[in-house]
Amino acid sequence: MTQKKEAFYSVRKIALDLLIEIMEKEAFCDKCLHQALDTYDLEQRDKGFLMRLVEGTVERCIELDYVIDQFSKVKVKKMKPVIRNILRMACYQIFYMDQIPDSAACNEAVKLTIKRKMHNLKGFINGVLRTIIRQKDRIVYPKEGTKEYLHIRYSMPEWIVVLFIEQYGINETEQILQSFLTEKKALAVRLTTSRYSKEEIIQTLLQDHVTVKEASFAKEAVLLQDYKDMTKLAAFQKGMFQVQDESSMLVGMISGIKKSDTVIDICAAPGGKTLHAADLLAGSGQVLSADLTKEKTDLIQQNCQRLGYQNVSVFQNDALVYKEEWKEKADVLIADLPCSGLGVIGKKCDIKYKTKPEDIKVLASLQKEILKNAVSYVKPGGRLLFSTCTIAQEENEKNVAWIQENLPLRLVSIEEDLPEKLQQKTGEKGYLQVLPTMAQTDGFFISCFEKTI
Ligand SMILES: C[S@@+](CC[C@H](N)C(=O)[O-])C[C@H]1O[C@@H](n2cnc3c(N)ncnc32)[C@H](O)[C@@H]1O
Repeated sequence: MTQKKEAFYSVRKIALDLLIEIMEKEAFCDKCLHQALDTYDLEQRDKGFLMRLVEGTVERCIELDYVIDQFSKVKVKKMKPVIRNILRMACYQIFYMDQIPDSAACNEAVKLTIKRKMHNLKGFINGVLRTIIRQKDRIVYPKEGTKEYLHIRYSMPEWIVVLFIEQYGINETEQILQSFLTEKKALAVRLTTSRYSKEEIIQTLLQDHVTVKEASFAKEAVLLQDYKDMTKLAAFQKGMFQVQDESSMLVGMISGIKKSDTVIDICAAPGGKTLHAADLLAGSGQVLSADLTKEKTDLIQQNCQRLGYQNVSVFQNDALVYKEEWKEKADVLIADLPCSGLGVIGKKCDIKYKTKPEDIKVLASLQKEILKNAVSYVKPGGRLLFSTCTIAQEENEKNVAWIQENLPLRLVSIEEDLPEKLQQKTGEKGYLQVLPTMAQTDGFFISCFEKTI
């Protein structure tokens, strides 16, 4: 018993360090967690606890701060970073981790305060947390159905709530925010069906005791659950699958890629769509896959090697700079462009704090600049697929309108290639905004154009 507590205690210490990096110094949550899992030799159970505690505290931070401010004389903003993060973490355990007794969450927070040599504040931490525990059923929230309520209850920065309400209305916005907070128990992966049959891959996964479930709409996808380290699975090591959200598989699904085509993927790392295109080409044709930095292109290379694709060439290349060798070379050009990422908040819990309102405009213009250049690489009659993982109209629908006015491209219907679940939307117009509420995927935008000259 003592040993178990000690393990949890040190995990909380690691969690506190990570929270300070993420919430105070703008470090990326997934990167920090990966580094910590590589650095510390934690048991599987402690790994799970660490990830849940850090991701959960980050994800619910606005609500946790709101609650702390109701019961503390010193407001969260005025507290020392260590103290506010100890309180946030403890409150997350009190409100969202049923298996941790409230008293343990409080005691461990006090111990952490002492460990951080802030003995003089242990009474403060203890007092605030004991009051919260006593009053936790009497917290006053803003009025339901208001933007303030959505902001606090779903821990979403107010500017994003306002943007979503403008675009989708208050009810749909609440559903979107809710879906971001729904725990994703299963991982979507795309199966390498050009090299293995679906049955063979599933058998290999089952032999490793992985639970394999039907995906929502992509026939080349399944959902995985109940595995410890994905990279140790035989199916992973044999290159039988690649982690990819189903929404992002739509690019390959509607691409119209045919055997022997040349596909250019101008913003390709870590390679999700490049690998899908290589799979669709089944050893024929070629994929020219590029990204800005060596660190990024190395990721594409590693994935290609593991999946065993020979028909992918990887380039370190700036998509803003014209490359004469690629003039009118692509039958299909994939422009899966840098964006605000507001569709993947459910997976990347810190993106909502890192993205700023002014980024939307900057990214929408960057997308236009990349598209102006990329269009020259498409053969006359070839296809350009423009996609993003955001749900902000300025980056999506408004850029589609801009493309139609300014580039030699015409929208083509994607209706027939879309899975049935997504067909009732705008597919016949040539684009689709996938919301995370539609099929339990990330939010994603996809549009398809044909080059006219
Ligand atoms: C949305 S991600 C691409 C995801 C990728 N298509 C996939 O499916 O795995 C956008 C990528 O654009 C890259 N990028 C940003 N600016 C770029 C530029 N000027 N030239 C090339 N790549 C760029 C980023 O490094 C990032 O990897």
